[in-house]
Amino acid sequence: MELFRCESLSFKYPFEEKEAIKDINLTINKGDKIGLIGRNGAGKSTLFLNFLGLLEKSKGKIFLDNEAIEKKKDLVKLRKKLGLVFQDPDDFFIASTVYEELSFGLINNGIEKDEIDEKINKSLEFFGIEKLKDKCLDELSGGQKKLVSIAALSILKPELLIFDEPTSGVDEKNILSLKDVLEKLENDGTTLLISSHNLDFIWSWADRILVLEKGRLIYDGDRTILTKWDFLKEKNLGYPYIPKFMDILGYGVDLNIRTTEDFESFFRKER
Ligand SMILES: Nc1ncnc2c1ncn2[C@@H]1O[C@H](COP(=O)(O)OP(=O)(O)OP(=O)(O)O)[C@@H](O)[C@H]1O
Repeated sequence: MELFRCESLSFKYPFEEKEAIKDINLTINKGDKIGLIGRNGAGKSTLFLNFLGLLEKSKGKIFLDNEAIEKKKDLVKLRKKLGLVFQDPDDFFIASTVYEELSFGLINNGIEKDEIDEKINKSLEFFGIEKLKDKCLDELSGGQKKLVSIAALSILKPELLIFDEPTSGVDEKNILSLKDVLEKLENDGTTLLISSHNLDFIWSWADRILVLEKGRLIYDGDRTILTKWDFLKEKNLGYPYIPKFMDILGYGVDLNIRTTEDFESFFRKER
């Protein structure tokens, strides 16, 4: 079922000659797990900011639940259903403590104090960060800040949660815990759209792939694009290593082998 759609969406930064995103047509359906890839400067963050109306589009239309977003009140509705996890959580935070940050959106939505406490406790538990409840945001590590920003958005139960580069600067162990968090959100019914330069992460997690190049959407389809070696090379996108190595080793590619663990059990069986 359709959740969000944009038609011919374009945006140009003031004083720039070229559009940073150009003629984007995209439909996001409930339950999608979309990975967005593209080189530095391809327009990924600009696209997300346009989706939320945080940058004002130069051209095109945005629809939520098949209704055009035109007036200010539509935008309020849109931002209730869409959440954006910024690449740098410090760009997102408005409060000084974890508790305040999580309560901010709830207070704005007119939720009562008792219910706010209950929701915050549940959310902190959901993400396994109960101990951070009364901490100052300044005291947190980068990974903890990321979790708090995800918690602060997901507590408002957005239907579509967009992550701008959640894997940047995140070590392997934290990528695994990010995957756990994503799985929880998915099980909670959240539709997810994630941009990343980490093709191994995208290969292992996404079901649908978008490729953005110089502001244009040049691919919208399944994960097979991540095994088109000539395309990936020409576009300088790198490779996901599991399918690449399987192909080099002569096993061909298998879309079901997503992780090192999958590959290991496949390899043991083959031997
Ligand atoms: N505030 C701004 N003013 C002018 N141009 C900008 C601004 N922000 C971004 N751009 C330009 O818009 C284009 C798209 O940038 P954007 O940050 O959306 O790309 P991105 O795909 O998210 O890149 P990255 O992977 O490096 O985060 C780039 O050419 C960039 O230089």
